[in-house]
Amino acid sequence: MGIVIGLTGSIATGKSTVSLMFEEYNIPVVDADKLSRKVVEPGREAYNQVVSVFGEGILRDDRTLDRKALGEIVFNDEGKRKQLNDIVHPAVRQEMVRERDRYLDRGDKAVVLDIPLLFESNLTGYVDKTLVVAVDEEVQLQRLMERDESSKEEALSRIRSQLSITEKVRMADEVIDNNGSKRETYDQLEAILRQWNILS
Ligand SMILES: CC(C)(COP(=O)(O)OP(=O)(O)OC[C@H]1O[C@@H](n2cnc3c(N)ncnc32)[C@H](O)[C@@H]1O)[C@@H](O)C(=O)NCCC(=O)NCCS
Ligand SMILES: Nc1ncnc2c1ncn2[C@@H]1O[C@H](COP(=O)(O)OP(=O)(O)OP(=O)(O)O)[C@@H](O)[C@H]1O
Repeated sequence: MGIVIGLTGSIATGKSTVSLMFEEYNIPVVDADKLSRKVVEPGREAYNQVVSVFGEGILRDDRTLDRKALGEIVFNDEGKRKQLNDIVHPAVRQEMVRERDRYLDRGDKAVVLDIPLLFESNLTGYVDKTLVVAVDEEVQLQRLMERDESSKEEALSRIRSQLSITEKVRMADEVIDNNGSKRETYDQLEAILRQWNILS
């Protein structure tokens, strides 16, 4: 039976960067962020629920979700965030399990579930091992602002919507320190995969 790795971290600590490295080893990655976009495409059940709760003001002219507008609402209001999570998360979980099992049935040696809210949503039961990608808080803020071209306020409101990276590090089976170069991150990943007998 293949090993299921739960890859997490806090926002902008480098999960997607490490996901790409897994793919270089031909280890498949199921990406919860990607699925969370898919389940709210127009016509899907979760889309209809989001519109009925948040109103047409969060739609763009082409009737797709205005993610920036919705983000401004939910990253500044815990109650609203919970309402959105309660709609989107069950649909994401269902798709995630389906994809995970498809890879396991195919006989893959390992499968990665890249889930930003792995600990917050108590999803550790879906995985065998947890791997946290960590950076110092100043690096996190800097990289987030640069990547999203966001203000300090916007970035901080997103960071504060999740458990701190320190808490996640404490709960992890293994941690990758992503403060340094991507090469150093790659080397740490390789060592962990050897330790878990995924690479020989
Ligand atoms: C609010 C939304 C529309 C904003 O979209 P946007 O394109 O700006 O951001 P994106 O989806 O790419 O998320 C970027 C990062 O924000 C963080 N994040 C997203 N949603 C949440 C949340 N509900 N709580 C805490 N952090 C979150 C994650 O670290 C994620 O990697 C979107 O994030 C969303 O639908 N969130 C609810 C679903 C969710 O929890 N997704 C994350 C894991 S399934
Ligand atoms: N070792 C590194 N050195 C320099 N920049 C990096 C490094 N790792 C990641 N980055 C950059 O930091 C930003 C955040 O990384 P990434 O998008 O992988 O984070 P994430 O954890 O997937 O974010 P999110 O929670 O939003 O999905 C990106 O712009 C990425 O290119």
